[in-house]
Amino acid sequence: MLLAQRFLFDATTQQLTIHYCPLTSFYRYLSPMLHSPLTTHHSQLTTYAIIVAGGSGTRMQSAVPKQFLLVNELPVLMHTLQAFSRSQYAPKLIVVLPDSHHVYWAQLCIQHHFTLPHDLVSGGPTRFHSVKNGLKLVPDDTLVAVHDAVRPLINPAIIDAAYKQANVQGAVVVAVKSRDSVRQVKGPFTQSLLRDEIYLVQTPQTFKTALLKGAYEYAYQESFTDDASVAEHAGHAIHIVEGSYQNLKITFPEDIVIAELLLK
Ligand SMILES: Nc1ccn([C@@H]2O[C@H](COP(=O)(O)OP(=O)(O)OP(=O)(O)O)[C@@H](O)[C@H]2O)c(=O)n1
Ligand SMILES: C[C@](O)(CO)[C@H](O)COP(=O)(O)O
Repeated sequence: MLLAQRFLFDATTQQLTIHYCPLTSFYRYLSPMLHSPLTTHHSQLTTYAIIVAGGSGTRMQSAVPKQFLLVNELPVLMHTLQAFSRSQYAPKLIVVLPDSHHVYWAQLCIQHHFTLPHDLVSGGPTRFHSVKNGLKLVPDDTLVAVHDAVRPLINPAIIDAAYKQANVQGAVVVAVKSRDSVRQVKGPFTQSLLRDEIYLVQTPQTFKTALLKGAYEYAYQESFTDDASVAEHAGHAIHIVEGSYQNLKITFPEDIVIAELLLK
């Protein structure tokens, strides 16, 4: 008999237990969630959001991948999807997860009664490859926002501002000015930089879809740390939408504690 892994998660201890069950009955149970159609919304623009959750969270050093850790009793990824569902643009949601996490995610959705419609796509070895997989589901004549699953504190008003500006300028990133003085190391010397000219880049990063798809045709380079670096490599100007200092990326264990306080 074919067996499926069924992940049971203890919210108190944050421990995972893996059980096995017959594949056929398990998928009958899960299939409405895994294959739910994308919703349609009335808006002049068709918008998509690719929520990348394909990372392994090595810096978090947690047994449970950080996108699934609980913040105020709800997995990080669900907070993020809820924020996008509150956007006035009502984007169609695409979640990128490693294949090995798909069943676990479906189980979490059931456990938390999470019913926001979304499509699931396979993650890749790097963020670049994960985004590229997500883009396959996005039609050319739309706007697409790419957002880290682990930035659950994104404000829907900022998501809206990014879609609005991307529709005019083609390629925009949400970013905040540095609040600290900034120094660049050059060999044995250091040099102060004008901090008013330095922005710290966050997500979402929002684009006319055809522009971003074209940029993602270039071969992967290690310098591609975000979508803007890929679009810039393809020759596009990147514009900035003012972000929020609260839009932190959950990277280290202390970030979970901060996110709990900010999401209250
Ligand atoms: N192969 C990958 C790597 C990263 N990401 C996503 O890109 C976002 C930003 O990456 P980061 O915070 O660096 O996540 P991890 O790679 O999981 O963390 P670490 O670098 O600590 O391993 C995250 O939402 C992560 O899930 C992804 O979709 N696919
Ligand atoms: C995309 C990003 O969150 C923008 O700040 C960042 O580049 C991700 O970097 P990481 O090395 O994957 O944490």
